[in-house]
Amino acid sequence: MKVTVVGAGAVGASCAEYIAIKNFASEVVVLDIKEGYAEGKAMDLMQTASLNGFDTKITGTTNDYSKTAGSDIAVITSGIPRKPGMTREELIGINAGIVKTVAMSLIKHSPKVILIVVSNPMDTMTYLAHKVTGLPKNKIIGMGGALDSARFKYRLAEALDAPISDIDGMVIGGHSDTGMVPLASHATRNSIKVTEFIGKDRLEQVVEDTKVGGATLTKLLGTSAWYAPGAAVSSLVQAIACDQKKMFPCSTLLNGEYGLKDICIGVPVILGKNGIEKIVDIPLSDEEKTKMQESAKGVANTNALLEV
Ligand SMILES: NC(=O)c1ccc[n+]([C@@H]2O[C@H](COP(=O)([O-])OP(=O)(O)OC[C@H]3O[C@@H](n4cnc5c(N)ncnc54)[C@H](O)[C@@H]3O)[C@@H](O)[C@H]2O)c1
Ligand SMILES: O=C(O)C[C@H](O)C(=O)O
Repeated sequence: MKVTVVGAGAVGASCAEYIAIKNFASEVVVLDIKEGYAEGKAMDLMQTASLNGFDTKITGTTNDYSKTAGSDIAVITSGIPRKPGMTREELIGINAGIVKTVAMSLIKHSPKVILIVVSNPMDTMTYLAHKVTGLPKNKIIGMGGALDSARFKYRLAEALDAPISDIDGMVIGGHSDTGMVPLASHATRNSIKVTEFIGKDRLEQVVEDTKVGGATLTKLLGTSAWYAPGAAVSSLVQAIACDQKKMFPCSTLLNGEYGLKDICIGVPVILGKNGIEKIVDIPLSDEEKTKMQESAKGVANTNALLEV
């Protein structure tokens, strides 16, 4: 199993690190445009192998896509992150050009690759990857919902004063400060609805904190987060590499599902060796349906800014 990670910055390096530590891939190639940067990150990570007990071979390259040839999975993290006060959507001007070039270069050398898009604004970058590569829809996956759901569970555990392993919950919709749809009515602690343990106002606070999870960290860090994003990507890569058939909310091209068409947005999917093997239709309340429609309008407005 060969995995390429484009972008050796904060998120790309974290992806490579978690993929290696989980020890399921034979090879990870990290590529960056900045001279020597990916080579340096790869060498530093390889020097953790004997300490962390993994056999994955990590190599770095400065923009040489021939080194990525034959990749089974490629993760696109190249592009600029936001600064405090910015929205993800404001990154489109620079990141669209980068994602377009990167996606085309990747498929030139790995025509059978499964792409995982991370660069922001992620739902629109996922849509762009479809437009420029023409890959089948099961092979282009946007990562956002897995991260947002992890943040939702963190906030729920905090509110319930419970261990995170007791908590289950999912966030669908667009990966944006206003577009996320945390499914509060479905969230549980050991199969009991969380609404049995916390009141409406506290749950509403959890939902709001979840939606601005990325912005909160960006304010604290001065740039956007990387540990949880890298861990979320590694879980998606593992589900595909190990054919786990696990369900994650991912951004995927919809064709009528959830009443939406010609848009990439977060919905629950089954991930296995073929990438997205199924879009799972879950029952939504009327309120959740309305929020999903509003979220989709936001993503469509950002998509309209693309020049493709
Ligand atoms: N979808 C998500 O959940 C999620 C989570 C976190 C970050 N992000 C996004 O991921 C992106 C990367 O964030 P980061 O914190 O790693 O940024 P970063 O600045 O640390 O790293 C980005 C890297 O991309 C490289 N790069 C730029 N253009 C390139 C090109 N054409 N080819 C190859 N490499 C190129 C840069 O040299 C840099 O090393 C941002 O757009 C950020 O908003 C998304
Ligand atoms: O918040 C950001 O800009 C980065 C990423 O999308 C995140 O949610 O951490």
